[in-house]
Amino acid sequence: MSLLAVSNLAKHYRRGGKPFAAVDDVSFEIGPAETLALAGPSGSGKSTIARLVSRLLEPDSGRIDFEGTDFLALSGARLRARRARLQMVFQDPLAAFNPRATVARVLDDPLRVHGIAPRAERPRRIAALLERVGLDAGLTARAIHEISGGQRQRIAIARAIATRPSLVVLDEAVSALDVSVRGQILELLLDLQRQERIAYLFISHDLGVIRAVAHRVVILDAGRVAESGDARTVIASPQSAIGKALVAATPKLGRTSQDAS
Ligand SMILES: Nc1ncnc2c1ncn2[C@@H]1O[C@H](COP(=O)(O)OP(=O)(O)OP(=O)(O)O)[C@@H](O)[C@H]1O
Repeated sequence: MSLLAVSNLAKHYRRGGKPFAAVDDVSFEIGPAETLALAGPSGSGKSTIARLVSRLLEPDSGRIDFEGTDFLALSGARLRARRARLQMVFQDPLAAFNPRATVARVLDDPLRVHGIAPRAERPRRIAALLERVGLDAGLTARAIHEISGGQRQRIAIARAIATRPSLVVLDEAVSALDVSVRGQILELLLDLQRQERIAYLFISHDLGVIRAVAHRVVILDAGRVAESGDARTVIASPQSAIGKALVAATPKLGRTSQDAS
């Protein structure tokens, strides 16, 4: 059974007074511990899908089944409980967190809000989370704005895994990082997936990164699925016009070196 099943999802916005479909009849599934990438040009609907799946936005139509429940039908306490199992990491953690908050505060919040651990136990949990993402426990008193971009993204990942999610939505989560830091964060994500069987909905405009981390890929064009399949197969031999254009626009795909580093 799939972990996440998205069926016939649609979301319309208005542009110049006229409605247009930002997401149009999109369907896909993600299995446990699987990485599904969403690729596509700017404006193709990737972030809108991420926000719909995370229930930060409500779709106009369609269905989302998550862990065997009708996710769109949940509200109140049942939605909060299920949300703990589906977390998000954004491109810019400075925008996602209060930059003046301490690392300890950012990691304490999900443990408290979701009742994961009593107050006395939380400092130990926070130290364990920091260790899990390769950071020193000495960082806890530092403010988010004081640490490096790579450290911030590790904190965002630590925060996401604090509630033991089965699915993490990563929206351009490594795009703003420089190449060596990006490689380390991708390694961390792969390691977490192996150890904790986390599935990822991995949104990226970078086919090199997608080829390095994703099992399957869905290529979007103007809100619709242009093609989908095994990530390496699709990237090696795209069938759709937009898939061919994206591959042609990524010259480093021609190289055989490690794409992620
Ligand atoms: N709140 C909104 N109101 C109106 N239009 C919107 C809104 N949010 C997104 N859009 C439009 O919906 C379309 C899809 O946007 P979305 O951000 O999902 O694309 P994307 O593939 O994530 O793009 P990018 O790679 O540039 O982030 C775009 O045309 C965008 O301008």
